[in-house]
This record gives sequence, structure tokens and C-alpha cells, in this order.
Amino acid sequence: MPRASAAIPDPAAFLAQADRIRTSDHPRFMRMLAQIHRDAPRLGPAEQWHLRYLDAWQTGYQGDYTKADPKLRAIAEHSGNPALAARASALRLIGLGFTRRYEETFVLADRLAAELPHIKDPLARFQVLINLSQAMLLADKRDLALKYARMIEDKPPPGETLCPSRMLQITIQYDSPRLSSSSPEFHRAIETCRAAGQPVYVNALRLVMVDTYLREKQPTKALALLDRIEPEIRSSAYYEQMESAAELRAQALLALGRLAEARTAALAALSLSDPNEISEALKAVYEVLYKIEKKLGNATAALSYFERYAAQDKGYLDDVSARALAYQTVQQHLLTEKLETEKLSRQNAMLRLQRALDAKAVETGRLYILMLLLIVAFIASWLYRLKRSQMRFKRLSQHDGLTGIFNHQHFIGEAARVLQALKKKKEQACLISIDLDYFKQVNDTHGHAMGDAVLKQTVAICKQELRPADLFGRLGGEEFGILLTGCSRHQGLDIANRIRIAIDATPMGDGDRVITISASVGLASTEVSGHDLQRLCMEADAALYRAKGAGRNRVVAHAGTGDLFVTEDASRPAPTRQGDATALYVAESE
Ligand SMILES: Nc1nc2c(ncn2[C@@H]2O[C@H](COP(=O)(O)OP(=O)(O)OP(=O)(O)O)[C@@H](O)[C@H]2O)c(=O)[nH]1
Repeated sequence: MPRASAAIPDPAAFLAQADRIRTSDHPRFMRMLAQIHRDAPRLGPAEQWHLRYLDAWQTGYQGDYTKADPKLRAIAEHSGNPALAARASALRLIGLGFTRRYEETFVLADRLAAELPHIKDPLARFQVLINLSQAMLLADKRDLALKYARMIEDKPPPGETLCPSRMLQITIQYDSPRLSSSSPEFHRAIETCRAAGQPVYVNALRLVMVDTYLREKQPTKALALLDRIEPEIRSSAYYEQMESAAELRAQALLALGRLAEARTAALAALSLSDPNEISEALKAVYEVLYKIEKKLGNATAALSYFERYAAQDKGYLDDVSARALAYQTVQQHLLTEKLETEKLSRQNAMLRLQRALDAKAVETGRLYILMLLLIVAFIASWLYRLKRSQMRFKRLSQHDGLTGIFNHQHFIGEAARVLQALKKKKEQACLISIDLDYFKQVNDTHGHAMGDAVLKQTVAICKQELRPADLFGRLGGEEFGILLTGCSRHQGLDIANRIRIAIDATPMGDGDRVITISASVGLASTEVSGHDLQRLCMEADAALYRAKGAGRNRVVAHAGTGDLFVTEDASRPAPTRQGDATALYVAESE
């Protein structure tokens, strides 16, 4: 051990060693404590807190729990060391019990029990379990007390022994009929604590043994054991045990009829205790004193002690009730808090669920709208495509595939409808039939593609002479029909002739080659033939036939009594059948 004057080289290790021997070698612990206090200014914060803990422990050991409590509380709340904080709280548990702050005891016990799974430091866990067991004993919850005591036995921390656990188990069961002075667990517990070098625990167990002898009416054995253990108890200076030993001695001497000695022992016990204190030991002391005085015939003294005994008995019973009530109050309070918390968490869960449902509903609503929009868009596009394809089919069924103008059937249908309307309005119209001259030769000489090109270009030339209200259709092969609406016979002839001249004058071809071609035109007018389409067609065809017969490249109008030969090409000779080289002008393009 370092000399008092020398600085302690490793204060942390020094404190740990002092901590370890605080009950097994209490006098040495006190010396070490005094020594480290001299070095206190040099200690680091962690060591300062450890020293404060040992000081507080010593304060409690001396019985001044009221003074120890705020020190321990400060360590629990501010040391920042979880293990030391747990040990301080465990120690508070005992102090609060001794000072009858029962509700605080059980609130703290509940908190420590909840923290227990998180207390990993073996020594801290060990102390918490011991003190929890004691707190449960205080509440007379012996099952719980035994459970905690046995948990210690399950796993004692390294360097610790089963002594405290076994001692606790004896204490918990000691007033039960199962436990007698000859019970093996009694002797086993004493042996364990002796082997562990824990005289405080050994003496506590022996005091329980003395009490058991007395309950078994074996005062001689009780006294003999007390004689053996009292010097040790005195040297440990454990206030509680010194008081208990004196009180038990008084009981034993009384039972043996050694009244004077019993009185001396009882008064010694009284001198060690606070007369205002309520305790089982004090109650027993007053009972012994009352019985002695009664036996000695000192009625006044006997009454006085009896009154104090009765007050202690009542106080003790009150104290037992107060503990039970405090325990129940705390449990009720904790249960209410738990229920409240559960209720709140249920409400929170409900709210969260509701919010999730609302969000889902909004999402589902959006999905529905999106789906609806998609369906509408799909239907709209489907309808549009249907309409477009219907229109395409309609157009295909009404128009000529090569030239794009009305086909025969549609032209006839439209012409009949328009003629009916014109008839109602008493308006005139002309029907003209156009047929290309010797068109077969074009196909034969230049191929079908050239023939198609000529047909398309002929249609383009005709369109230039027509107004929007006129109808234009391909009647078949190289023959076209035009219904000139709102048109007199004279105007019709003029237009027909302009078309013929334009066809004749326009070179046509497929890009590589160029040819010229003429057309013969037959015309029928409503002025002469009326508004019946069939008749108009026949008469226009007849006029066309005559135009062909008269040498082609000319317009012939049906005139009722005789056709009117309107025009023939004067600029160049009328075309002749194939073989007549001069009849068909063909020029190769450059
Ligand atoms: N390239 C082409 N030729 C067609 C088409 N439709 C009909 N033809 C041809 O047009 C020619 C018509 O000949 P014809 O009826 O003998 O009449 P033409 O040769 O013009 O003689 P005339 O009418 O008497 O002046 C035939 O050879 C048909 O094959 C077509 O769509 N394309």
C-alpha cells in the first residue's frame, strides 16, 4: 500500500481496489479513502466521480442515507458513466427504503427493472439485482425478490461470488417455517460468504441464525453464537448489525432468565439506535425491556416500556402497510401511465392508418381519373381512326384510283342528284363526254405507264377549265364525263371546246418522252334534252360518237334536230388510225 505522503501512481486502479474491499475489509477501505482524498485535486473527472460514489457509499454504510441520497442522485444523473450511474441508483434504492420514502423506492425500482436488460456492466448489474431483490422484499414481494436474487446466481460477475445472492435468499425465506437453523442452505450460504471473504454478509447470516435459534426456543445456542460473532461485528462497525446483535442478546438473556444482563444488552441496543426510529429491532428491544421490568415488579418502568413497545408495534405495522400501500400506488400509477401510453400509441397508430388510407384514397382517385382519361383518349383515337378509315373507304369507293376524280357510279349518282336540284331551281346544265383519240396506240407504242400518265395529265387539264360546282368523273378507260352546272348550252360548248384545245395543245408524257394527243367531245344540254340524266347521257354519247365519226379532235353538241359541229382542229390535220405517221405527233424529250 502506498505511503500516505506519496502521490498515488494509478488513482483509477487504486479506487477500483478500494471499491472491491469496501465490505470485505472495511477498515482498510477507510484508510484508502482517506489517502485518495489527499490526492483528490489531481484526480481526473472519471476518478472524481468514482471517489464521490465511494464517499456516498460510506455515508450510507454509516446509516446516514438522507445525506447519501443527493450525492448518489448527482452521480446517477451527471457522472456520464452508465455503470457508475446504475450502481448509484441501486444504492439509492436501499437508502430510500431505509428513510421510508417508499413511493420513490418503488418508482426507482421499476425504472431500474426496466433498465436491467441494458445494464451490461457485470458489477453494476450485480448490484442492481441485489438491491432490486431487497426493494421487493421491502414491498413483501417475496417471489420477485427471490427471482432477482436467483438471477444473480445465474450469472455472478467476474470477481464476485454467490455470497450476496445466497444471503438474500435466506433473508427472503427466513421467517418461513421451511427454514430452520439446521437447514443446509443456511450453512451453505454462510460458507459461501466466508469463502468469499465477506464478513459483513457472514455476520448478517449469523444474526439471522441467532434469530432462528430464538424462534426455535434455543436461547443458549443463540447466546453462544452471539458471543462468537460480536467481536467481529464490532470491528466491522456496521451500525445496523451492532444494533441487531445487542437486541438479540437481550432477547436470549431474557429467555435464559438473566434479567440484569438482558437489561444491559437492551439498553446497549437502545443507545445504538435513534429513539424516534421505528424498527423491528427497536420494537423487540422495548418488548424485552417491558418484560424484564414486569418480571422485576417495576410496574411504572414496565408500563413506560410497554407504551413504547406498543408505539413501535403500531409504527412497525403502519410501516408495513405504508410500504404495501406505496407499492400498490406506484404499480397503479405505472399501470395508468402504461395504459395511457398504450392508448396514445393506439390513437397514433389509428391516425397513421387514417392518413395512409386518405393518401391511398387520393391515389386511387387519381388512378381512376387517369384510367378514365386513358379510356376516353383510347376511344377518341379509335373513333378517329374508324372515321378516317371509313372516309378512306368511302373515298376509295367513290373515286377513281388512277386519276382521283369521281368513278363512274359515283359520278352518275351525284349528277342525278344535282340535276334534280337544278331542275327545281330551273337552272340549266350541260353534260359533256370526252374520249381521247386513238388512245390504244399510246399504250401500244409507249406502254401502259405512258397511257396512265396521259390519263392523269388529261384530268389535270380538264380541271383547270372547271368551276367548284361542276362534277367530273371517269366513265371508263379513256372516257370522262363532266356536268357543267348553271351552264347554258352555249357556255357549255365554249368550255368543251376550251378543254379540247387545251388537251390538243398540251404535250404530255412520263418524264422521258413527250407526246401530244387529241380528244373528241360530245355535249348534251338540258335546254334541249331536259334534266333527265339517262337521256342526257345517251345524247352526249351520241354526239361523241358523231365527233369520232366526223374525224375526231372536235366537239359535237346534240341539237335535237341535228348535231351541231362546233369545232375541229384547223391547226393540224385530224389524227388518223395507227400507221398514219402524220396523224400523231410524237416527240422525244431531251
Ligand atoms: N394506260 C391505260 N390504258 C387504258 C386504261 N383504260 C383503258 N385503256 C385502254 O384504252 C384503250 C381504248 O381503246 P379504244 O376503245 O380502241 O379506243 P381508241 O384507241 O382511243 O380509239 P378511238 O376511241 O376510236 O379514237 C384500250 O387499249 C384500253 O386498254 C387505263 O386505265 N390505262
